[in-house]
Amino acid sequence: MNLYLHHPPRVSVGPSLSLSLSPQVLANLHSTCLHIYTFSPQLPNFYHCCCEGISVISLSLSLYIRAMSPSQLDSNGNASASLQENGIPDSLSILNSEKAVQEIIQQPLMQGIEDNLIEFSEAMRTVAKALRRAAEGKASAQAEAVEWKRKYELERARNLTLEHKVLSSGESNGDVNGERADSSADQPVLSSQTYKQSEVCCGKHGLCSHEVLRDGDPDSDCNVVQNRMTRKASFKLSWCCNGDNSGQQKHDIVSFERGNITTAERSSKQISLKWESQPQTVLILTKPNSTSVRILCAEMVRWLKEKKKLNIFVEPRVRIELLTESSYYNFVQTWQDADKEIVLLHMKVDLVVTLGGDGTVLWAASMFKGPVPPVVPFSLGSLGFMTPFHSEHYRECLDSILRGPISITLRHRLLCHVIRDAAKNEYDTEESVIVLNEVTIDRGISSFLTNLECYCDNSFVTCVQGDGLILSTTSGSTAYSLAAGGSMVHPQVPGILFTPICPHSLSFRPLILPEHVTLRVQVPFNSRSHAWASFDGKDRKRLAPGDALVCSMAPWPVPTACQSDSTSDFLRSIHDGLHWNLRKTQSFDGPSDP
Ligand SMILES: NC(=O)c1ccc[n+]([C@@H]2O[C@H](COP(=O)([O-])OP(=O)(O)OC[C@H]3O[C@@H](n4cnc5c(N)ncnc54)[C@H](O)[C@@H]3O)[C@@H](O)[C@H]2O)c1
Ligand SMILES: Nc1ncnc2c1ncn2[C@@H]1O[C@H](COP(=O)(O)OP(=O)(O)OP(=O)(O)O)[C@@H](O)[C@H]1O
Repeated sequence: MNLYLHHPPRVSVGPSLSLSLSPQVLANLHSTCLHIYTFSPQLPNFYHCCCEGISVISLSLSLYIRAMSPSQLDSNGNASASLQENGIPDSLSILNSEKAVQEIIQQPLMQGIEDNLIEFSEAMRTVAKALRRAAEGKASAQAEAVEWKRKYELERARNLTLEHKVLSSGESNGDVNGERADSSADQPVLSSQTYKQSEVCCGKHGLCSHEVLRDGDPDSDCNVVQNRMTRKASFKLSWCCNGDNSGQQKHDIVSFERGNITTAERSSKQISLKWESQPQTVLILTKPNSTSVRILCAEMVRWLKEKKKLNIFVEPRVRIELLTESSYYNFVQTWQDADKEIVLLHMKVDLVVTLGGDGTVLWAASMFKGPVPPVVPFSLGSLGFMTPFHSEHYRECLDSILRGPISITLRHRLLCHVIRDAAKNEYDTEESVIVLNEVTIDRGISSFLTNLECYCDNSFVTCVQGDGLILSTTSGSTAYSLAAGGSMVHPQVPGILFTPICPHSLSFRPLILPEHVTLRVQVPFNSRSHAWASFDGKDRKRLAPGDALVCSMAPWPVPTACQSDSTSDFLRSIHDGLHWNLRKTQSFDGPSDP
């Protein structure tokens, strides 16, 4: 690809120079987004051109420089520079450009050069530096990539050897871990063949997890046993459709056979989790300031350690509580640097147990900003829409869950971004927040009516005038959204509830939108007051006029274990928790149809 310098100028660069870029080249260069804003305001066109990115700058420079020495122009007064196929100059051309820049900078200035050219040569120096840094950056990135690849291949080879050792010792010795050995007796010991199968994995109607975490120095022989202990349990999720008696194999996608549209991709799937290797590590999260929870937690930790030989993680506060009770609990693990270590927790933990009410499940979910391990919620609160397990029977429950398979409810979450009006672009936002119940935008302490403009995938939905708006998941449909007049929705239904809070309009009924949409709630510039966003009832953020909240379905649901199955659990929770549609039955005697 060639670039040409033209006389007379098309895009002026300095007093006597021009350059034009073919639209194709410009289109290619547009994808390079390194912005440099250091150019002279006296060269507005060049400035503008340079904003397209470093590639344009480097090309422009080489062309500019060539133009300074007319001997380098061809007979038509054109100069050219080479680009790679994608329109981006390769390292060589970057270095050439840099060399050329250096040469031109070192040349004595010709008499009569205008001031802006001096300034331009200063800019050249800046660009030369930037070019050098770009070339160095590229070289070091390439070296790093090679190093990572080498490490990856080494680690993979090591893991395969290790697996082989473990499998062959497992085959010859069997598993010797007290009760865990008993429970694994139900499951066949993994042969190298099944191992290979599981590595290829993913059955027709399921998802597999093979995340492996290895701590310590993998070279050391004594770590073979340790590595075996810290292997993250792998499991498989599969689904079936309750009520489908035909047992007929359905198509995964919409089928148009004989003009009839059928689909098995219904949302009301019952998910089943089957462990493919034994869970090793449990995180126990507890409601604070509750004596009954503290007593149960201590008892459960002891049982899980002694009978199930599991590694236990708790929050730092809980570890202190346990150690105050007895130094026996020294084996319980926790984290010191919450910010760094909690992010990695999902890689260490096979199962999360919550002891509390719905708020503790929300707390557990909020700790995992990405993937969430399966959660077993024990009810120690007043309502418990998401806590189907009774704490009195925790041994039987955990026994059966550790054995599997488990029915689970995949509870979808919402990913929320606050976008400030002051932000330079859409991606320049604050850290996102992920919610299990809902995000609420309300008037806070302001006594003015909230005024919120709502868009769904860029289509205008409505303007909320009232106390506020709730964007809720289906799991959250039984919480604040319900209190504001929203419908109760089965948690497996993938959708986003759009529920106004005290709307000042008689016709504002709640909506349920499909799960794939992106919603944007904007505080208009002419709004009389600020609005406030809160996430699962916590972490309030002020939204000034011009600020917006953007929200869409997160890719990481919260898998909560079911007592029986997700539908029975849901119905039981609304019967027990809300006494839904409870009414005395009418007596038989009385008027009847003629
Ligand atoms: N008017 C209201 O109903 C109202 C007002 C504010 C907040 N809330 C809810 O409280 C939640 C925060 O809960 P918390 O426990 O941290 O605070 P909290 O301790 O104040 O409890 C609020 C109540 O909401 C219940 N709850 C929470 N999630 C639920 C769900 N998914 N389904 C049914 N009930 C649920 C809890 O069991 C509890 O009784 C918020 O996400 C919001 O949904 C409700
Ligand atoms: N591990 C935790 N650390 C800090 N706060 C927590 C933790 N677990 C729960 N909470 C908070 O404690 C509050 C009460 O928790 P929870 O809802 O579980 O108990 P509850 O109010 O007694 O039960 P219910 O909601 O059924 O009435 C919630 O606001 C929740 O966010």
